Amino acid sequence: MIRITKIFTFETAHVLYNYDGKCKNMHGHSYKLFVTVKGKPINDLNNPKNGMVVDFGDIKSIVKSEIVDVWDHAVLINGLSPHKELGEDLENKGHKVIYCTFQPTCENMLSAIAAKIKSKLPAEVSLAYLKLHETENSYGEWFAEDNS
Ligand SMILES: Nc1nc2c(c(=O)[nH]1)N=C([C@H](O)[C@H](O)COP(=O)(O)OP(=O)(O)OP(=O)(O)O)CN2
Ligand SMILES: [Zn+2]
Repeated sequence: MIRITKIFTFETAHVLYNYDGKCKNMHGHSYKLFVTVKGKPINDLNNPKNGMVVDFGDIKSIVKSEIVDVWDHAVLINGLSPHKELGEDLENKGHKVIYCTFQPTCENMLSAIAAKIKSKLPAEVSLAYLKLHETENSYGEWFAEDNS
């Protein structure tokens, strides 16, 4: 088994409903996401992907379409909280709003990312690990073995 990792960045705003600190105010981060998958490298001279667990480009396509292109330059709002109205105001003024079914913390974003990526990976490849940096000094991690 081999693990391979691809790194992504996206610029996203969020606001934490009812939080007891400065992050109750809408603010943004340059998120940095590490996506690690594992599998056996293909061993087949006739396969154009010979030697690869999965093409880095395929990981890029999945993560871009499922996460980066959706969350980049958007504001994440807890759509199950009274902040839904705030989101609707912003949306009516032309802003890109994503209504989450969770408080948009680093932890909950990781769980959502894991579910989205897992649903799109080819059968022979599995999601092994995620790391999401909210700031240079603050990050969360998701391990497959903790979530099986
Ligand atoms: N367990 C969590 N704690 C906090 C989260 C979170 O997602 N999970 N989020 C926040 C805020 O959104 C904030 O953006 C990050 O907080 P913090 O690291 O405290 O921010 P700093 O500006 O102090 O970061 P530095 O990198 O240390 O300058 C709060 N808590
Ligand atoms: Zn924040």
